[in-house]
Amino acid sequence: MSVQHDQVPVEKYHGTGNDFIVVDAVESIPDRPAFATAHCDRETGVDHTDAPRVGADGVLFLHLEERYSPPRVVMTLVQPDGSVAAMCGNGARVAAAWAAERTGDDELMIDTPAGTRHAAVDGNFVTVEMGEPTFDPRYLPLDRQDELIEESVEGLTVTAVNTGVPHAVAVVDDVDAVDLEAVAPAVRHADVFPEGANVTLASRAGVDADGNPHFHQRTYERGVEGETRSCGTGAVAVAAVAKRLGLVDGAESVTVSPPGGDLRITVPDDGPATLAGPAQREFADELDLVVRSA
Ligand SMILES: N[C@@H](CCC[C@H](N)C(=O)O)C(=O)O
Repeated sequence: MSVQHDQVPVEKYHGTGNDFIVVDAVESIPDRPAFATAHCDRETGVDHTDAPRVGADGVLFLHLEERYSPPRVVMTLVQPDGSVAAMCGNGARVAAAWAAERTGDDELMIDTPAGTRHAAVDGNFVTVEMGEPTFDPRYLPLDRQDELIEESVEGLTVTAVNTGVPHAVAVVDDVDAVDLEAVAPAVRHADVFPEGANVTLASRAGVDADGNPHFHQRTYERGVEGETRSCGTGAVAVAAVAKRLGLVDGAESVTVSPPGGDLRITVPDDGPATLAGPAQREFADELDLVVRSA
């Protein structure tokens, strides 16, 4: 096997600690999975003095189409295991921030495999429409015809919801009292989830400064195969499940706090959920192309 080492320009961004290498899709990277696996590695991956962590949670390949108004960005997230995710809430916020820097526009449309999402940028604060969360077993998908609401899966009581990607959400007393790396893999690979699931923990944390419901969140991500510092689809899943279980009134905004920061979520009765929070650029650099050939 030979490994080719040409350089490709990249940037690194994060949304509340969910960090991504960003590559303009005009760059030709023949082996995207190999590129993502190599540079996302938390020990040997991308390393820079202006970033707090080595590696990344994924590579966002972004194709900007400026001829539209608002401009469109085609977003493809390749994860550290080489898989492509249908949606990424924090990735969509990063994509909007990246495109806003290039175009000067504060409204963007983000095209994802899960659908087109409207984004609004205000400084480094980005709000993205996230589609309507669904509990429908056909769209999660589940390997059965009934919804999965507060049932034990591999010993964890979860509710299954799709917020662009599938999440198994467990509402617990204290997210930090759960050994997530120990309990999540069995749930993530459970037979009831034929395409796997992200595993998200939520615990009530009273109310935020504005008096809105506040939850703590931790998510073990499919594709990363580990816990991330933030997960946007997971934060929306927390709010959607809280609403479904009657823990919050659906009309209100909910603050969800993963380890990496605070996210503001709305899940209206009609219309798309929204996800809002900061998205920040860390640095620009060049990385080896990484093309493996047998
Ligand atoms: N971190 C993302 C979710 C990325 C997709 C997920 N790992 C999957 O494969 O389903 C987010 O912010 O939503």
